[in-house]
Amino acid sequence: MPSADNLATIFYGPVINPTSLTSYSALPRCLLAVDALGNIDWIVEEVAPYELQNTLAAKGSPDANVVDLKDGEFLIPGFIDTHTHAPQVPNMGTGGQYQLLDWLQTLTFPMEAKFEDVEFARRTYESVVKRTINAGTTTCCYYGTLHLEATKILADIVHSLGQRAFVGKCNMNRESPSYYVEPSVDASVNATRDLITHIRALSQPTVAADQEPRVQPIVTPRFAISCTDDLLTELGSLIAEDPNLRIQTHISENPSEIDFTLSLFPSASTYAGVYDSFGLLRSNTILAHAVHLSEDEVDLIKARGSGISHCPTSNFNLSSGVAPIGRYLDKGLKVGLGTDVAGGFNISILNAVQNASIAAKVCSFQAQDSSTSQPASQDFANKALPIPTLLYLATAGGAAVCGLEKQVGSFAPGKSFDALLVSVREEVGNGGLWGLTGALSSHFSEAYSNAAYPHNVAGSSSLADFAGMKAVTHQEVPLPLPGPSEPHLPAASTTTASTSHSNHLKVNVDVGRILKTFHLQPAIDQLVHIFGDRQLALAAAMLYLKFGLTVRRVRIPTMVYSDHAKLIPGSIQVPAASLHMLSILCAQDPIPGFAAIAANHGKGVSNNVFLSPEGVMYARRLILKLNKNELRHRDPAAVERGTAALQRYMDDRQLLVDVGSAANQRPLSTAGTLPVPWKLASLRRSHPEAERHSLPAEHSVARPVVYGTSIQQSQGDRRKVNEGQVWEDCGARDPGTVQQHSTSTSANPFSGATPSYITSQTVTHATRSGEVDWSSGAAMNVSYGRYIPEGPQPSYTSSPLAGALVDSNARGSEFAGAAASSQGSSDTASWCTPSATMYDNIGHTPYGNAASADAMELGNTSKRESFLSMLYADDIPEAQSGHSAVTQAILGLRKHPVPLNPLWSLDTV
Ligand SMILES: Nc1nc2[nH]cnc2c(=O)[nH]1
Repeated sequence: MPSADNLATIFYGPVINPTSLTSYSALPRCLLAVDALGNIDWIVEEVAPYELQNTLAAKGSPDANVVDLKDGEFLIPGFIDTHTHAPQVPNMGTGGQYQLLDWLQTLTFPMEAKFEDVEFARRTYESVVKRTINAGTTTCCYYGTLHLEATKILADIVHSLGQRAFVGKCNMNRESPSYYVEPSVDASVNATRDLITHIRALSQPTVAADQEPRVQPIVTPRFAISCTDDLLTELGSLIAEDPNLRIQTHISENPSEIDFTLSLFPSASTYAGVYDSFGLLRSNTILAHAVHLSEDEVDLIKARGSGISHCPTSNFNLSSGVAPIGRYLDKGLKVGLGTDVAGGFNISILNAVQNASIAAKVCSFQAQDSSTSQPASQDFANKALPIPTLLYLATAGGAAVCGLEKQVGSFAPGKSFDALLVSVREEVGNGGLWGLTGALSSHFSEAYSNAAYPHNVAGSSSLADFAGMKAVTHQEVPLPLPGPSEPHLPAASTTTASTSHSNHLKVNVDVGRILKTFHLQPAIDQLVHIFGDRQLALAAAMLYLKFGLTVRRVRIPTMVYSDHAKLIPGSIQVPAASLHMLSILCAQDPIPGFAAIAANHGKGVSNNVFLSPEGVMYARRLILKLNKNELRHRDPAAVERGTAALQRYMDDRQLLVDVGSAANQRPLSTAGTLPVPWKLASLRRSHPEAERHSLPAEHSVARPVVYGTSIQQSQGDRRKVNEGQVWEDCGARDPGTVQQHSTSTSANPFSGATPSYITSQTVTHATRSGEVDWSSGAAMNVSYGRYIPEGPQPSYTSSPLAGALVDSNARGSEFAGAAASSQGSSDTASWCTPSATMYDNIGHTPYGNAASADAMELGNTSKRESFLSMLYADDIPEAQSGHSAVTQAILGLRKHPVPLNPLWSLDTV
């Protein structure tokens, strides 16, 4: 059971888990707990949303950090690359015109020789390991060069970046050019021993008794051709001392290579026999390629328990042949996949998956051509490999080949959580991009409603869907998927916690980085794509530009807590005890919605609070955040800075913030510890005479109102935009509150207010907490508006560009408003968040920001285009005169455009 210092992270959502060569589980609502060491603590395969709380409680994990996977995301075990050459990555994509032996002499040895230069080695290996991690490879078997120092550097880098790996120095003392050959057997063996000592001395995190360190040495006789008998004899003795030491080498890759090998070892009858005669074939030997094995060799390898690394991309590229993997599987050999860069031209195991599929099909064609009849006992030989088998080879099969089957390759309690979080969400651009993962994701499109799943997943049921190569060909963009960004500034880092024993790859989106990386227009486009909402994207950009705050995009919480929540399938009624818990929480709750519940509960106003499933998750997250992450780990200075910035911003603009509760249809103007009542007081002071008012006349407002728009997500995925909402200052009748206008005369352009039962707080919290939008989901349920004081309004300027540059401070008080009201009520508490202030300086109409915000949201093309053209214009003389900090910042960015770089980075947690 996790203790306070041994906190679990719990994932809730779809999980794909390979279970055998022919099957895997697709678990749409899996709850999977990972302990602080990165090991899987427990798994509950199916948990309905309404059972979530109870299950967590039963598991005794109230403090767990629950990661709620978004629709379109799922977990699979990390990929295992059982064979690749780190120093050959710079050659990747070249050499397809050669066969193996010429290729080695012409391209490969010259490149590897360069790694004598340790600085070159460091630079190159850093990039190589990051690229490999970015490709989703959580465990990798690396060949280095013959150089000891360079290979130590490779091991150090792997270690520091947190990848699980075997790292080997090539043993090669003959049949190589004079500039790239080891001088003696002793030199080769001593360097190997030195490397083993070095890697085993790396300070690795404590692991459970039955687990192995994350980075391990591996003895690497390059291939029989490049090792004399003496050298192989010594290596045989070395491994005999240490049964746990892995061995990797090449076998039977190319016909000329096989002939040459047999000529060099005349006493051996087969290639496998050569290795066996030196004691090099054992259960932890990894044999790469194995394209042309005889039946006797297969039997020998089976008897020794060695594993095969199937490298189909390389086998095609160097014209080596097609390995009959189905035959080996039928024989019971252990098989995993290898990229074999740079024989292979792709660093990703997904590419190996594809080519393994094609290779199996080629075998099946060949068998048909030779009309060989199929014995019934053959499950795999001469047949296409099905998806479950391909998944198995990429994960659990690779683990078995590495001797790590107890530790990685699938999800099970006690195993390390080496995992990939895969997204096929619409914003990634192409759900079929991942081929295998696209196929896997199709399982969940059945489990979910169509609405819950992005359209691009539909039909992704086979490897043929491997479209959209564009995004993955850039090797730094392995998971081109937006996800939550961490609360750090300003740029996402690609470093990996070296103390973590596990490799859970995660993708970050960092608004700041996007803005810095791209020219403005593509940056905004990217943000819109990511956030799924133009306004939110722009708000995020503004937040970053003004305050350096990063907004995190996480799942929309649909934080329903009104009676109407019961309309949401799966919502639960929160009992008094839970309310009590929430009220404790709300003592520190920066999210007024919960404060509202708690305070009203305290007043005995309502016991009937319903929470949607997401609301429950959200409450849990909030508890955790407050109890653990926030208070303990957060940089207090950052919080203070952010809070101060927000305060200043709010002071300047007399912002209203959310202080009401739709649940109870009552205003909550004295919300306990919330730092907001003075805002309401300030509104009241400004307009003490306020009562119910008529709607504003053009160019003149008889009485103060808040005018704006709300966007709601109602049940399911329907989205509703309520334009022209008017909230009035309730004045003396209900001091300190703003009230939604009840008029719903559709003919009136300023009415049509539609009630909602959902509220969300978006940038309010992001700004107030200093860094991150923990409140989640501003894409929906956002309301915004502007306070329009009574009296004549600034005259309308026909040039939106000029209007955009008017300093908002010069225009009197300005309020951003947000409203949420309970359904059907004409007398409903409403409240405001500063979302709309993100749009200050961007529009100039009688109704200020609200109008331009409306224009953007509601499709008023000309205004929206004007706004955007302001953002994108190359030359904005007015802006250069310094009216608008935002515009200045934008211009600053424009003056220093940086080249297009990868958007996403992966962190390991
Ligand atoms: N594919 C491949 N086969 C080899 N055999 C010996 N060395 C190599 C190598 O670097 N790549």
